[in-house]
Amino acid sequence: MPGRHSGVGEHKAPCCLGRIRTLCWRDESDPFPILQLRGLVDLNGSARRAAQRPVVAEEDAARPAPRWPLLEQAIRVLSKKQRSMGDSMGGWSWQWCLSLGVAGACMFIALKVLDFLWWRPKRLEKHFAKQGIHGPPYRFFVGCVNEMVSLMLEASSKPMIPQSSHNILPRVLSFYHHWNKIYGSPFLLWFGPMPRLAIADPDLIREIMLSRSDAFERYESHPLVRQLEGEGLVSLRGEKWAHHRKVLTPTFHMENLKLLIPFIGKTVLGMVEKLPTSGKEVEIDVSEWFQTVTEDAITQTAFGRSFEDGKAVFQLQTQQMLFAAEAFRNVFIPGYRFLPTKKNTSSWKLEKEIKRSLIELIGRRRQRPVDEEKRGDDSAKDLLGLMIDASVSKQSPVRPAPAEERQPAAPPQESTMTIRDIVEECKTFFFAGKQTTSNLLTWTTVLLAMHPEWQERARGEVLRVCGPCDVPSRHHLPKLKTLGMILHETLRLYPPAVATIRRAKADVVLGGYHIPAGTELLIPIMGLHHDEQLWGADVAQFNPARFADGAARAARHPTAFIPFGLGPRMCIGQNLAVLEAKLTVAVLLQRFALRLSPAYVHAPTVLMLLYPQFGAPILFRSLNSS
Ligand code: HEM
Repeated sequence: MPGRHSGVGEHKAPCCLGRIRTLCWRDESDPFPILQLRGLVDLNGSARRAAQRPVVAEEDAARPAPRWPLLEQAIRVLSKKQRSMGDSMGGWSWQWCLSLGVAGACMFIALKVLDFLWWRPKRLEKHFAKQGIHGPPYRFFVGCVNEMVSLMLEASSKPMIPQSSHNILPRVLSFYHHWNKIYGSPFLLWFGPMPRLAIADPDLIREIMLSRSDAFERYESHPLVRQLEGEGLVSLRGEKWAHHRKVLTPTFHMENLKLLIPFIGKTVLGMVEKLPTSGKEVEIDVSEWFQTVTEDAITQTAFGRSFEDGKAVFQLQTQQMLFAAEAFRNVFIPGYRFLPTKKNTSSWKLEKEIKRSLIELIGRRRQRPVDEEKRGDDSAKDLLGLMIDASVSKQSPVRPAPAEERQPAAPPQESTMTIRDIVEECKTFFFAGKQTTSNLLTWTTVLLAMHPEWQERARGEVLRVCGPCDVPSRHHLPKLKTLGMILHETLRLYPPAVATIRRAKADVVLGGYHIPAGTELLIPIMGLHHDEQLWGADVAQFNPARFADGAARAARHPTAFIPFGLGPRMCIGQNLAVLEAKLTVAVLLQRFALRLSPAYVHAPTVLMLLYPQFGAPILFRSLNSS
């Protein structure tokens, strides 16, 4: 190599790190040390690149070839550039430039973070204040979360007083109730550095969820919540959501669901037949008990004729949800769910097992002869069948959904469902379909036990329409008007989903308010249902009669009652939920008198859904005592 010599010397390249004492080969034209070429025969490829690497000590010569040749190359290019610029820059080194660059980048990131955590929230606070929207002050990083948590903890530390009160909003959504009183509606709160507007005006809610729903998207749940609820219909967005919704909707058409009635009736009968028929009362915690009905119903809806296989899949998913629920209770560490801890590994094994079972099940369903499928005309369209159809054919076989369901434009025909999609949808339906409906059943039973006069009215109707023993049929259910009103009033006072959230996709003007992109909108479903201005002075009374002329006329505004949401993302399972609840309560009323156990403590609270904090022990007394 020309122009090189060796020797111990003080390398005087103007380096920001100072002078480096080194033994090296030097290229006279190069102010930087380059690697000694001792012992290298072949100077091709990585060996040559290693040979050309700068070195600071002789022992470095023994190092293996560089692991990042590209980086090496970049440094060499930089050093060449610096050489050419060196003089004009008054001898500044590339290290100096690099350090400056790194320092600049760090400063930029720090400013961005500071802007995100402090200046932006403060700017937004001012932006909203100018429009008359106020709220609790933003605190660095945490927003209002500390106050929210302490308000919620304080509220849930005491049961309802008096025990018969249905004025549960201050206990369940204490932060909303508290700040709504102080700041009015809408008010601004901070979920960490994210701005959230709490909106209780039914006209604005109608715009957000229905007439201008395109401008708002569903809020993305916390990763742990997503693990629990599955990455299915509830959390999907955009075209993929539209496609899944279109594929799955036929399962929930009333005509299809009616085919499930005998099956659900059989499950409920199986449960009540286990209760004693003597005149003695038996105590049951219905919040646990009803999960059997809802689990069987959703399994049948999802898997139909493959019920037993489906049950096995759901059992695996229940175990997996237990892991996710446990993680949810612990402190959240980002990325922790990817670490190979004992629990994570078990959860991954379960995931594999679920996938394997579903693949086998799908394989069996696909092999089923076509005429067998055709013979099954009298059995309901199950979710799995529709998803399998959508996964095999490029053209979705389902008929278009009715216009009133306001589906967005159809996505491209090529989109199909993958096995992963099917797994996630199964998780979603199991989660969304089981707990919500069992909560509705729980609160309905509690309210019937609290209000014996309505229990008697509903029983009278059930006995008149269905007789004392027959399981209600598809012809009976629509005639159970009083029971329907009771379910509505239960959903008003005790909505299982107490709130929902949307996010503005772009800057938007809503009801005259200028809302910047990214602002989250909290829609307090329970707040609407407990608003005296919408429901009148008896808002906190249990009065099913208010629904006598239908849900739309029960309040002073048609959007005052939204237990299943509103618009294109409205609950897909609402018909199933109401059908299950009507059928189950009717069977119970035919056979049992219900009253609250003395052990019952009225303490509704929320953890994702509304549930009784200390369970719901109810005393059942058989009416047909032998
Ligand atoms: C009393 C029972 C139920 C209540 C109160 C309820 C409530 C709700 C609400 C409020 C939403 C809308 C959320 C939003 O707009 O952000 C929703 C969506 C949903 N519900 Fe239900 N639900 C119930 C039962 C069910 C059942 C039985 C199923 C399934 C079989 C189900 C599946 C779903 C799904 C998949 C979505 C997401 C729909 C979409 O985004 O396209 N729900 N539910």
